[in-house]
Amino acid sequence: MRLLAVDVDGTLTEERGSYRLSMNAISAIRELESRGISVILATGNSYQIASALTRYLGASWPAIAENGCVLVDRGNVESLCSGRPPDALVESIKALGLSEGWQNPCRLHDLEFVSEDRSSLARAVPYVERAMAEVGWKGRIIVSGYALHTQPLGGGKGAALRKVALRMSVGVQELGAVGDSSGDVDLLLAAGFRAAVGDADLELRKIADYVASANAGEGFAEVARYVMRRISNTFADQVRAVHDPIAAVAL
Ligand SMILES: O=C(O)COP(=O)(O)O
Ligand SMILES: [Mg+2]
Repeated sequence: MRLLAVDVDGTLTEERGSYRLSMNAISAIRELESRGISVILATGNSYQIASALTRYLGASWPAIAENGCVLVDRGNVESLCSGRPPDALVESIKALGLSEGWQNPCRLHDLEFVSEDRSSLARAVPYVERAMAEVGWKGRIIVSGYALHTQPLGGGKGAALRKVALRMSVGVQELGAVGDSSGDVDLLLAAGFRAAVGDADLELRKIADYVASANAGEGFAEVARYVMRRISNTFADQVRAVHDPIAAVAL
């Protein structure tokens, strides 16, 4: 594996709903990078947050932000979507009882909406779909464990990851993805190795090759250990094949 795309909230944090990064998740990123596996963030957060986290975590560039509507590579900000949800839709969503996320003023395309009761976010989807139809705007709705997002067509973490992997000449079999919510389904489907943290949404766990037993950031650290074990086993097999081809054939 050469590239691992990692969600942030609920995947690197101490628990779902928390914004504190798990210390073991941070160490795992450093360990993966030291073994030559580039770790890139793929998040619904703004490109400013994704960029700062990439820098201070020692992860690799580019970061995938705004659920795939923006790529940020050091100082270079690239839009993969165009436009923003119209104000009329924003007002309709607020009338449903959701509030605008604090990041919206600095977001380019994908807007976030939050609620005190996070379980109400998924229930709001059909009403937001109806509001989109009423204002005549076509876009996508993404629900993480933290917020409901509306974004123009052309985004998505999975599509962004495919673009990044193509530019880095990374094949699907060299590409992994780790997430926690239904907003990460397309991210995992774009990768050859698909992993979910233990408390991930069911629809993500169902498509994962590996589901951690631990939750959130501890789950990510467990996935990282699994990936590094797999790498070292493969390497040991290759070394054996060179030094002892007969034994290697028996493996
Ligand atoms: O922005 C969100 O809603 C959650 O962020 P995430 O995509 O890193 O989980
Ligand atoms: Mg998440």
